[in-house]
Amino acid sequence: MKWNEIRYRKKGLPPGTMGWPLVGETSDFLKYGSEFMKTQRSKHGEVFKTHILGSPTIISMDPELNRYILYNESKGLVPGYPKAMVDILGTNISTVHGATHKHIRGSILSLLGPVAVKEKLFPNLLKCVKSFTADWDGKTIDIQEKAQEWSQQMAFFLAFKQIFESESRSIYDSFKPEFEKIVSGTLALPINIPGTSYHIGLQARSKVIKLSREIIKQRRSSSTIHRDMLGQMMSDETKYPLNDEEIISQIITILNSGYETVSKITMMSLKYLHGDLKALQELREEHFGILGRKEAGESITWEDYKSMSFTLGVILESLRLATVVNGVMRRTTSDLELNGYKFPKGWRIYIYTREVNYDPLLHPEPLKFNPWRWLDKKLESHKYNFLFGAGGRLCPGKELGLVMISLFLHCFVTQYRWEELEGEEMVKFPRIEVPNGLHLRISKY
Ligand code: HEM
Repeated sequence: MKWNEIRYRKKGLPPGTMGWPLVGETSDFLKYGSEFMKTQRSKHGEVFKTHILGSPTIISMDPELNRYILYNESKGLVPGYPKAMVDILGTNISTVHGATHKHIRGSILSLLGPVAVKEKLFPNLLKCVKSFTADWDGKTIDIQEKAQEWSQQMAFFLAFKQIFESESRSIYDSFKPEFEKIVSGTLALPINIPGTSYHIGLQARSKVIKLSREIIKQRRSSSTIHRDMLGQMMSDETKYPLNDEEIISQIITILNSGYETVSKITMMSLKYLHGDLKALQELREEHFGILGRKEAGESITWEDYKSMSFTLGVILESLRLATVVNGVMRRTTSDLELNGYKFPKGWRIYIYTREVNYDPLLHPEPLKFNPWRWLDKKLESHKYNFLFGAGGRLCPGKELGLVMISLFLHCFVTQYRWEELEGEEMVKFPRIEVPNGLHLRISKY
């Protein structure tokens, strides 16, 4: 440990400890999560150094500094996700910057950004959610598993129905088991020994690559022009030529990004609503109010979705209170000086936003589930609201994610009442998880 401290000793660095050689403080970070962060903050302040997930890292809980970093990528503060994440996801939107990033982001936005959701995806998303939630009356479901399955199907639908068109169903079946392995692997220590999450994640990546390569090969041998994302990426006329590995990594990124966040917010919304009858009542009123204005059999529209202000409050509050996203990561491309500290070249910065979620000045009674707080629009646009990131990397899937969860809640609360079965313990860090599942007994409303 001493050797590790000496190795990283440099004048002007933030305070903090570096832990053991190679592994640093990763096990404490993963095991004690937010408690580890709080302890380190109480010892060293809001900006401190550590060694986690394979890299020397500076953790910042200072909202103003975090904002500065998020808005100043061009000043040598590029995304810097851990080695395991980069190895498993490969070269993707989060590993490129500058003009290349702009280009890939433009492509993703055109596929699943707000305009695409409004103009192309909305009716199909509604159809998918309706059929997914159709026959749950009288059943006991594990909502964690169901929400994952549903968001996988949606992610698949978005990534592959457009990307792979007619090949969709069989590809979905082959990809399905790989989703979870990829997500778990990205958060592990990059130690490639059989049995570790990292190793399993790398294997899942190889499988996805193999499957995707076959499809790319099929497309190359046919003269059909596919007007979808894969077609766009494979076209000779593309402004940004990608090799096959990069194309496949783009696909993996889309699947990975939507899957974890959307499924966990959905699960946590139902959990919080179960414990707050007043909020549930108000949510139901909002949705039955919309249905009441419809003719029999008439579907809800984009405008109806946009009018669901309380639903949006429920989603944002669940995202905040459960802290589905703990923070985002950056890497320095040169030696920098920020807040009076040295940030050495090549170090990672963990912009830890979890604590802002519980800041009583921003969110009075921060541990209370209070969706009404979001009815004041100033909170959503607050300069320290980083729920969807900020700056040039603000989540391009924000609207899509919000639509997916809103439509799920619409179908669920207007059809069913539910009872949560007791006793399942929840792990909250580094990702929310109920190891034995969160079981709900469902009946018709
Ligand atoms: C609704 C729940 C969601 C939350 C809370 C969320 C959160 C975030 C956050 C915090 C970032 C910033 C990362 C950074 O600064 O490095 C981000 C970026 C991103 N998100 Fe989301 N996201 C959600 C849904 C989605 C969905 C549904 C998709 C697409 C299927 C998506 C795709 C992406 C992509 C591709 C980026 C990288 C953007 C870039 O680097 O320019 N997200 N998201």
